Amino acid sequence: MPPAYVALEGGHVIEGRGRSPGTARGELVFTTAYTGYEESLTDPSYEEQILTFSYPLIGNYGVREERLESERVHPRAVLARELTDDVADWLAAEGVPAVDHLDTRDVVTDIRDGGAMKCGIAVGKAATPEDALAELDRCVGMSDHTEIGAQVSVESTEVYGAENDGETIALVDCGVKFSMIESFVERGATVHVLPHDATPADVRDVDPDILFISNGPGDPENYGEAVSLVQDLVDEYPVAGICLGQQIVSLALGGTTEKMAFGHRGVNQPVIDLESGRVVMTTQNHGYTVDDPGPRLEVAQRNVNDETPEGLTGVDCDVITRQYHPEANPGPEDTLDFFDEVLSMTDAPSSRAIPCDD
Ligand SMILES: NC(=O)CC[C@H](N)C(=O)O
Repeated sequence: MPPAYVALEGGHVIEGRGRSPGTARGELVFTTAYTGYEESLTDPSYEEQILTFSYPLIGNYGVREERLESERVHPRAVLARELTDDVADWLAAEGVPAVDHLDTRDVVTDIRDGGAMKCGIAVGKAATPEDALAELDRCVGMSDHTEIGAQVSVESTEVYGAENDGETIALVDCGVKFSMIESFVERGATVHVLPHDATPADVRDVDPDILFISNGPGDPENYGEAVSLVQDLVDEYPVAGICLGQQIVSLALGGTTEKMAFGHRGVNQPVIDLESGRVVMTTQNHGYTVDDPGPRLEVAQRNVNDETPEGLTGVDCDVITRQYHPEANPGPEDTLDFFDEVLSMTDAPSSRAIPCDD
């Protein structure tokens, strides 16, 4: 196996075993998820990041197309203690460098101490530590990826569930996962997936029952078009969103977001619903959070570990959002009822689906 070098912000270089060749740079993050590597690796929210798996063995149940969440692998590179050949070969076919046989406990500790950081990687027979440092030198911060929405969004509208006769959703694609669309379609909805820079006229053409803002990579402040779309339409349609969607909706309604030290990435983040007291286990992948939700939104759910906002509800507008990933791919299925709640936004508020409390 060829050598591999991982250069961390500050200049420390770690050596590992090369499992897929190439050079890469990106924001170094970690996930604690112990299953769901196919879903994580194809989650567009990981665009421009280098993903470290803290779980030591990745790939032990193969790679199956039906578990992928988008058309390609999104992290720029992958680090793990041990990658199986199935995953290493898949990443090589996708042109994504991969490194194993390094101490991922050290990498995770570095990220926990220093926060998500810039990283450069070089893998290959002729790779050198200097190659990894050169990549690190060229790495820019996540907020400098100002066109990141365009990198992951559809170019023109796509329609899913056209045969359904339920609710119509205009979904603004900032990097949506397949299972999020599927969660609406299997509940009878028709989903029009619109580009990240859709205009109010594009949405009105769809004549939707609900406007939905998807998850996606990078800094929510770099999604100016989606922010102004929500500003323009929030009093015209019910609005819902997941993860980046929550952040965009909050920015649109006078709120603020901030970067977290190292974010939440994993499948066991506890969240409490402040009204019912119900606690659910959630799947998460985010590095930014809503700081102040703004005057038109209130916090309905919080992270039990650090109390960051996990769910927002409109005060004087019809809005519900989640910071976590209720589609649960991968992850515990405690939160699937969010999709029923969104679809019931077309009902009068008194007869809406509310989360079960068992
Ligand atoms: N999964 C997401 O939608 C991530 C949202 C945003 N890019 C963040 O890191 O916070």
